[in-house]
Amino acid sequence: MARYELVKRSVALITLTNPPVNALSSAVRHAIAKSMEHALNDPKVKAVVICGENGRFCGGADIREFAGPLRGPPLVPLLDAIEAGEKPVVAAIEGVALGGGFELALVCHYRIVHFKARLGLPEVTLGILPAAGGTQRLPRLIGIPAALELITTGRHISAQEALKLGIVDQVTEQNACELAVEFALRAVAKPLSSRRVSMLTTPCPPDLDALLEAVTMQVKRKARGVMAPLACIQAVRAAATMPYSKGIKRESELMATLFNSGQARALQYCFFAQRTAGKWTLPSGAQWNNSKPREIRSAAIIGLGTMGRGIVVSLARVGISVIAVESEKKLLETGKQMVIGMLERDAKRRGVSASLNLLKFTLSLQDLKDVDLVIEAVFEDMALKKRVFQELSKVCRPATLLCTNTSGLDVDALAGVTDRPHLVVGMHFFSPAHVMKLLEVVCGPRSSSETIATAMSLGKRMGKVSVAVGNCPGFVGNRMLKPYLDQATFLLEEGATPEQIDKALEDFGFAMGVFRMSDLAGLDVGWRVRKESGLIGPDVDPKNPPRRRQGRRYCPIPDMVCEQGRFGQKTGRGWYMYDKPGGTNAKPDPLIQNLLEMYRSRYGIQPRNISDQEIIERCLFALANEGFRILEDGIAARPEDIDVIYLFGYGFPRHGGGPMFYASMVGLERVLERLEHYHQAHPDVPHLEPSPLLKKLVACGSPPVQKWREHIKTMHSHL
Ligand SMILES: C/C=C(\C)C(=O)SCCNC(=O)CCNC(=O)[C@H](O)C(C)(C)COP(=O)(O)OP(=O)(O)OC[C@H]1O[C@@H](n2cnc3c(N)ncnc32)[C@H](O)[C@@H]1OP(=O)(O)O
Repeated sequence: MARYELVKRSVALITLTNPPVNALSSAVRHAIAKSMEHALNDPKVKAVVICGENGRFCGGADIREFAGPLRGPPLVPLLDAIEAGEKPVVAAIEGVALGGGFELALVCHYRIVHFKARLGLPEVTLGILPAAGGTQRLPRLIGIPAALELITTGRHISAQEALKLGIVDQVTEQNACELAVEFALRAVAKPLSSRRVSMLTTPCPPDLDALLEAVTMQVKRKARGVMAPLACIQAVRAAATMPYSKGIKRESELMATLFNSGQARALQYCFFAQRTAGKWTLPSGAQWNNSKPREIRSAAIIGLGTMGRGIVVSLARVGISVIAVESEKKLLETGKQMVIGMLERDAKRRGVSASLNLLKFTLSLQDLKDVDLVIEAVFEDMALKKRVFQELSKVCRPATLLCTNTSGLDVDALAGVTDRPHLVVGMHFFSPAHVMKLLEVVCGPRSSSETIATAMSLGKRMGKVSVAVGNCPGFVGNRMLKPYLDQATFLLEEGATPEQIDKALEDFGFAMGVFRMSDLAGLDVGWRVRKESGLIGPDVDPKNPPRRRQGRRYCPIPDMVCEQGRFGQKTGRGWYMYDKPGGTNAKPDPLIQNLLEMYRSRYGIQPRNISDQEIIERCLFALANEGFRILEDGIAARPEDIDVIYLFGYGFPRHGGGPMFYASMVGLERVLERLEHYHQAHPDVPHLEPSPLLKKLVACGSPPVQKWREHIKTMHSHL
């Protein structure tokens, strides 16, 4: 767990050896303590260097150990002892120094950093604070404003920024460890007192209270209801107002308020869920670590609408040559100008040059004959998509992968019209595709493991969080959205307003309430889908009661809003009104209020007061209930996959963990009881009927999310 060597006859070199990130597990802490004791007691040793194996200094505390009781030496006294020692200690930082790893570096008397290394205190993203002295030492070293920013955001910084901030002593392009040994030899005999960060006086701005207040407001605005950043601010205040010995106690008290909180558990769950999601697996046994992806050097995008443009940008900025295809000259020219503008702005922001030379724009599918992969992003119309896939089958070389960006249509039906169904896969991006991190990789029953591996790996290369899902209408994300949206509109019928429902969801932590989100996405998309699926229009059976379709409750209010030409932000009117078409400042619209009142009186609905609790329960339990059905159907392999989709694609708050984790936090028994209650009140809403898997899990004693898989016995799987 740590290797001890004597180098240059007088330097003790302690190398952390806990792959993959040299996390400070109990065994590593124990090994550091023993090595330091040895080094400090050995008269031959004049200085110490601490580094990490495999070019990674340290990724911080071992997060997996948080769930159990503390074992091994606690970190704070261990780090205090290193700092207090009478021999100079140099940290040789390569790769990462994060969390406890950064705090370890802060107790070393000198820090040498490789130019590619990243440093930071990301504890806040795990719902906790840097409680190994980080909140007390960093402000003493770099001042309150800079420390506050780093600690409350958890942002990673580059070696160059660390040097500029005064965190590190030297940045090098050489081997940091070798340089640190030389540095350590020169440090012998130099006084150490000024190098002990805990003994420094915190440089304190005169307007400390105003600064802390401003940061508090900022944090509350950005992360509504999140506890950890507020606790971080209080800990930093202690660094400004107390001696280290008292500040460290305050840090520990604040940590105690966070450590076992639901938010910390949810955020730590999210950390691992995100990594689990990349490890896709198929019932055939093919999986992430036994399927080789193809290398993709060139790609083509068909359709330069909003989605197509975002996908072109995402591909080009990771160095893939892209041919963009449109059907008309004018659309091609508009798309081209927009893509170029987006790439130029993106490159400027990242301080690199725009990769415009990788782009080609064409009206002819014939130009695609040599590309490695095509992503179709045309209108959401099955007949049109089928025509495109038939054509691609003819023009592309036999090995070209054919992908569709459909948000819910049958991927296998598209595969069926090609000459290579095994090379067809869904790549469902989220809008705007160059910004949103989520990618659903939709595995058709005939998609080969190599095809899936390639789509997953391409997603990763594009910086996406990719999740493999099965093929069914709406896949995972949009299939679950339906019951969630339905509940929101039923609540409108019953007496709520769009702004009340949105506020309840935003107070819960959603980035945007359901109606603001719908306005942003465009209301016409869902309207068209409802028309195509026969829910509205001439195909509706006239014998249907007005608020029922296909034997179940149906709310026509969204259709009525669309009939008025209110398609959301783009038209300046939707569930809200905006200053102008394309405006983003949503204001409640009295016309919507009138529409709701008229609607209720037309159907004799007596509006009632609806509590925020009912809004949250009906929307979120219906969402999770569909998630349980998706697991039963084998459309998602694990609850973690569903949660990652909702965290990255639908603005579910990370501190809630995602809909499935949230259900487990509330308690499956409680979720079941509430769903039964609401289903009894609304028997014509099948989505409120508790799913068999939920019932089964409750009957099995409500196991933790990570164990649900053991209870899912699918007869067949779509994955
Ligand atoms: C009090 C609290 C204190 C003192 C703390 O230190 S809290 C921990 C603070 N540290 C962090 O938050 C860092 C978390 N890790 C990362 O950000 C990244 O893993 C990384 C930047 C260190 C490396 O990124 P990357 O190269 O992309 O690799 P992965 O993220 O995929 O990670 C590889 C595997 O390592 C596991 N891992 C990573 N960090 C930790 C950790 N601190 N404790 C336990 N396990 C960790 C990660 O889950 C991956 O595991 P597998 O999926 O391969 O099983």
